[in-house]
Amino acid sequence: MEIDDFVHDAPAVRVVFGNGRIRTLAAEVERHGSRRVLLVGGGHASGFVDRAAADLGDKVVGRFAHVVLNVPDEVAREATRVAIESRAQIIVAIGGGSTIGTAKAISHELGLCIIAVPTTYSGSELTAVWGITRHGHGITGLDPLVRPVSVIYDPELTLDLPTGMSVNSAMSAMAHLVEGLYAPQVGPLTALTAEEGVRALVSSLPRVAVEPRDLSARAEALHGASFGGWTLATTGMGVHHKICQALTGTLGLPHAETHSAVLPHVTAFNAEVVPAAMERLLRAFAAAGRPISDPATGLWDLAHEIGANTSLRALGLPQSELDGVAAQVVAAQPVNPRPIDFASVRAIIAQAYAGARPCEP
Ligand SMILES: NC(=O)c1ccc[n+]([C@@H]2O[C@H](COP(=O)([O-])OP(=O)(O)OC[C@H]3O[C@@H](n4cnc5c(N)ncnc54)[C@H](O)[C@@H]3O)[C@@H](O)[C@H]2O)c1
Ligand SMILES: O=C(O)CCC(=O)CC(=O)O
Repeated sequence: MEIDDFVHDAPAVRVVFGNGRIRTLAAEVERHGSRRVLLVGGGHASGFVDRAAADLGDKVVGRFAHVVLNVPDEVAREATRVAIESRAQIIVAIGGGSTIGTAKAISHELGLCIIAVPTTYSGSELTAVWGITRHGHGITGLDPLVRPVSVIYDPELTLDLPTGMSVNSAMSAMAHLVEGLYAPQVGPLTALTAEEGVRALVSSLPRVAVEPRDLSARAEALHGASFGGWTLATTGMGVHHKICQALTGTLGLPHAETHSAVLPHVTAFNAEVVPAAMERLLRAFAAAGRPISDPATGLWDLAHEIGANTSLRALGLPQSELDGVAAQVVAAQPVNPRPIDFASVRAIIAQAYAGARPCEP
């Protein structure tokens, strides 16, 4: 077997996984020797944050609950002010990608470590990417300091994630796995973990869709999503992520639902130039007991079956925006295995807009 040259750049993150593991949070804080904790999380996570506060006792010096999607600049500044005034030494973030993003914004300003307890499948908890929104524009950057030092994955915390949010969020994790499989940075270890992540999601999502409180299905979905985060953190993003960022950042479309609609069509576009990645997708689907003959249609069929979004039109995208989004994506020059131009990107977005099943090659 030929082994290609590769560089594997794997950052050190401690991962604690298991039902009820949120109860080890105090020990996790202790490991990092911190005495002053800022808790970040609100909304659906308020109950989890209350319990964490009780477990951490007088170590908690502040709470920030005003979490807003895409972390507006003013929210980031408000959260940073709370961290400064409370003289926090470490942040514990409990919630989805928006909550973890808020913690990252503070960390980027003040250099505080984060312990993350994710309650969705976004994958942000394993990356060094931070992002805020200023004057309606997304600003992102890489900062190794914002990558959480510990991540606690507790499947019990996902039991009440509504079915629609669950399946769409999981399709965004699927997008990290698919784009990672053909990213220039992919090496043998990441390819293996990405394939396993796809298998776990394909195996678990139909069960989560039917019975959202099936704890075993939830654990397998969170396991797959964690590998999605790991893949995103160790590889890179191609034209799929760039299209989604343009649609969500500039036009305000919802994050997870947008990923779900776009992914099958980008996969169809890239398939012919990345046969090894497509082979891994076929193998992952088969290993999950769902053999397919074409990854793009396989992904669309999965999204359709589990009730994830398959159309940008359904999200309210005006057809008149397609040209502008395509131009924005091409101008951003994403690293993608198949060369892109305005016509090809516009065609992908138009297919995702219509939401039809991709044609089998
Ligand atoms: N920096 C990165 O590496 C990275 C990676 C992926 C996503 N993101 C960012 O994360 C954001 C999206 O994250 P998301 O998809 O997790 O959405 P989110 O954090 O905005 O959560 C979506 C909704 O689900 C609710 N929710 C979350 N967990 C729940 C639970 N267990 N039970 C009930 N309700 C729950 C939240 O209150 C919210 O209303 C985007 O801004 C995206 O850009 C960043
Ligand atoms: O680079 C970014 O914009 C942040 C990474 C991210 O949000 C991944 C995603 O789009 O799911």
